[in-house]
Amino acid sequence: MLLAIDCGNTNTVFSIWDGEKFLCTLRTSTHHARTADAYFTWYSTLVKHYGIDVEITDVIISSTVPRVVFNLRVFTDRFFGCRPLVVGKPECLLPREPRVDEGTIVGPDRLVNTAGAFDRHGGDLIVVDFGTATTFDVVSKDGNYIGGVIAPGVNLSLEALHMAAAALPHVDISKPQKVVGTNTVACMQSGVFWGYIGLVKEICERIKAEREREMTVIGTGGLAPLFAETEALFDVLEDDLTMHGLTVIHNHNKEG
Ligand SMILES: Nc1ncnc2c1ncn2[C@@H]1O[C@H](COP(=O)(O)OP(=O)(O)OP(=O)(O)O)[C@@H](O)[C@H]1O
Ligand SMILES: CC(C)(CO)[C@@H](O)C(=O)NCCC(=O)O
Ligand SMILES: [K+]
Repeated sequence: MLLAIDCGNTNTVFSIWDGEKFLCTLRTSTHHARTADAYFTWYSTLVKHYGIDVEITDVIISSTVPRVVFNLRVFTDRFFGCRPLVVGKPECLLPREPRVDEGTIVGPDRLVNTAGAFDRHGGDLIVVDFGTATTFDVVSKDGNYIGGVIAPGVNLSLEALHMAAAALPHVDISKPQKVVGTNTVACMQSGVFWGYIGLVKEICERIKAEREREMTVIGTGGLAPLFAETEALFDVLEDDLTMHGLTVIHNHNKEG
């Protein structure tokens, strides 16, 4: 049984893959100081709660935070007796190599999204992932990651306003009824919500124009549905793209 771990700058997600489906998905905030024993306490409590009794034989990790990988390796070794595959390390093979400037270290989450999206949809894709940052991953006809766009994340943008301006409160994202806000919170939500609708549209249009072709736009990440409700920004919405990509890369390494 495979344990897939997606460690982002904000949240860490564990999912158990039985070869056909995910049995459960567990989420915790990312902390570089969390020890192997702390991971196990959290993990074993939740799998027990869900009534899952499986033997983990394989682990694959994608981490955008390099520091957490050490403790996740210890966790994997100590409690499952195996060595994890770590996306981005030389020993972890990718189905298609990224084509970027020499010396560029592409975020492993973007490599994983690319592999997952190409497996499901074929090539010429734009994957828009709403995490800590909002990333656009451009996938070639043949399935290579060929570059993209990194924009500040939705929650990060709201938080930045709050942090930098004394009179601006902490606000959660939601769809404003109107564009013209008549109170501070509504003004802030309008700026970020409608600003993001425009950002996604404009960037996707410009990518298609630059590449001189039609491309399939895939939306993923926690906030993708909120934007998709309002405007037809995406051709496809995926709620488990990163996890799917991890299973694709794991399979590729097993077969290879
Ligand atoms: N309607 C909503 N309003 C506010 N936040 C939401 C809403 N729906 C989902 N979310 C947030 O989306 C997040 C899940 O997003 P996702 O897992 O894609 O990225 P992340 O964990 O924030 O970032 P990263 O992967 O970079 O750590 C959760 O933290 C959740 O709080
Ligand atoms: C952009 C983030 C933070 C998105 O999670 C991550 O993919 C990352 O740290 N990337 C490294 C730089 C790059 O992908 O070009
Ligand atoms: K993510």
